[in-house]
Amino acid sequence: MGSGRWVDPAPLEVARPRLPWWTMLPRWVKLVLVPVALVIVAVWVAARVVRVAWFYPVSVVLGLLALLLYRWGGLWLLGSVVFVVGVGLFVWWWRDKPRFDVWLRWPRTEFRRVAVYAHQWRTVARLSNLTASAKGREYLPRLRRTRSEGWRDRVRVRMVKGQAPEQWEARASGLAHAFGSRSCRVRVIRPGVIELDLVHSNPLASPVALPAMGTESGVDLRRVVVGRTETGKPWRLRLLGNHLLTVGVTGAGKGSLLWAVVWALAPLVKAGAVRLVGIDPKGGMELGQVPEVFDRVVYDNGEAAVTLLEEVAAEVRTRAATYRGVRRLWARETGEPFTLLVVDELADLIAYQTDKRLRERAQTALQTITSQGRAPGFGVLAFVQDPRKEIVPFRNLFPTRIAMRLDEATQVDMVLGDGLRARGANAHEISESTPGVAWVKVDGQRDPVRARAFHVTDTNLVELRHYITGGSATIVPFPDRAPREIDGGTAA
Ligand SMILES: Nc1ncnc2c1ncn2[C@@H]1O[C@H](COP(=O)(O)OP(=O)(O)OP(=O)(O)O)[C@@H](O)[C@H]1O
Repeated sequence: MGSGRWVDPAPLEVARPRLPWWTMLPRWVKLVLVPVALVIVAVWVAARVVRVAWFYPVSVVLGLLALLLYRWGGLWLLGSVVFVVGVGLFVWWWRDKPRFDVWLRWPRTEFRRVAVYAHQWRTVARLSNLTASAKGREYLPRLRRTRSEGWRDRVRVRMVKGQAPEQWEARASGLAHAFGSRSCRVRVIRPGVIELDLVHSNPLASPVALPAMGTESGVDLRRVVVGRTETGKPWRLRLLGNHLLTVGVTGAGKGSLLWAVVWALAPLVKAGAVRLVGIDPKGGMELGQVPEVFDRVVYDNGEAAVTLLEEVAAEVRTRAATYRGVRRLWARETGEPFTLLVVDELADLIAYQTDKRLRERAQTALQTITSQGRAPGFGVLAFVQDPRKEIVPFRNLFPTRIAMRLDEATQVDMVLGDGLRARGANAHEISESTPGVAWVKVDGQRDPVRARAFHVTDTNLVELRHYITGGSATIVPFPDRAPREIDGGTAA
């Protein structure tokens, strides 16, 4: 400075202020555009209000009512009404909890939406890598409708364009933890929209009681009720035009499913419209409890069992030949009975059989029945403990596959089909304390269903026996009951 020489100042390192483009417009254009802008803002605000009212109707209505009461009668009136309503709700909950719970789902839905999902959605989506970006813009999956049903929250999501449900399935476990639930399942609703089932508790924790014996006209072979699904609906199985394979470790509750089916069919069995044929390679431990319900039953896996299978296979071929060109599916009007072949331990018959020739004969007969039997009114209800391909090589011939409690995670896809474990069908996680719980996969339906078979007790089996024999059966204690009673106490 002292030298009097001029020194250039350092260039200012500030960004040049950038004004929005519309500020450059001429004044008259701005004046013309003001009403248009106001309309756009009003529409946007109205859309936000409608959105809030749509997602939080109960809160909006209650809030407006509270405001009205406050304006009209002041704080005292509002406080008194809140007190009276609170007492009324308590009495309702106390006197009629089930119905109260049903009504409670609306406020619960809104509370959980705001407190859990809307609140964390953006963060969880980002941390789970479920967002996308293009040209510097971030695309978020959109949170749509939510429903809280007590045991689970259903959260509907519009995926980001280009996303696949499989990406969500791969992150299901992380999403469950992030939203504080026990598990998360992904269901496809329609293209681009999925629903997350965030499960908090097990609605199938208590046994489902067997209903009273039905009537002949009440049984539909396309929708036989054998238990309850986790949504509280009846668990219906299609027997006509179908074959069912049930897999589960010992004690998984396969017996209860078997007897629940027989119980449901009993009125038709008695009327002669349904015929049951049974093979119980375990020496009659299971089917021997009510042998009268079977038209023919064999208690081993040897020559007699294989011959019975071959007889049924021959009947299938004969009946199929008479149907050719005449009818496509069995109906009761044909006068011939619908035949259900019940095999309690399929592996004993077609895999563990020591005699190779018998094994091959059994496999051939069973393949004939499963591949040709559906149209002429033959169904197979088979149970097995081990689902490996070497044990049941033709699992694909069973359109309905049921996984009860399994030993290993890898068995889930073996039983239900590829990718079903990723979709949440964790049959290997079914608790030992909930026998009868199963995951059911029906060919042609994408999502598996979780259900629990009716609990069939020894008393029910005695009743079944009486019903079939018209009360003439002599009820003698089953000779081999002791070990089973140590196992669990009841027959099923
Ligand atoms: N649906 C059910 N609800 C409640 N308890 C059940 C149900 N099914 C079975 N149980 C109980 O679980 C125990 C084992 O059931 P079950 O004998 O049917 O199993 P399983 O799979 O047939 O076994 P195994 O292969 O050894 O015959 C029994 O004590 C039975 O009372």
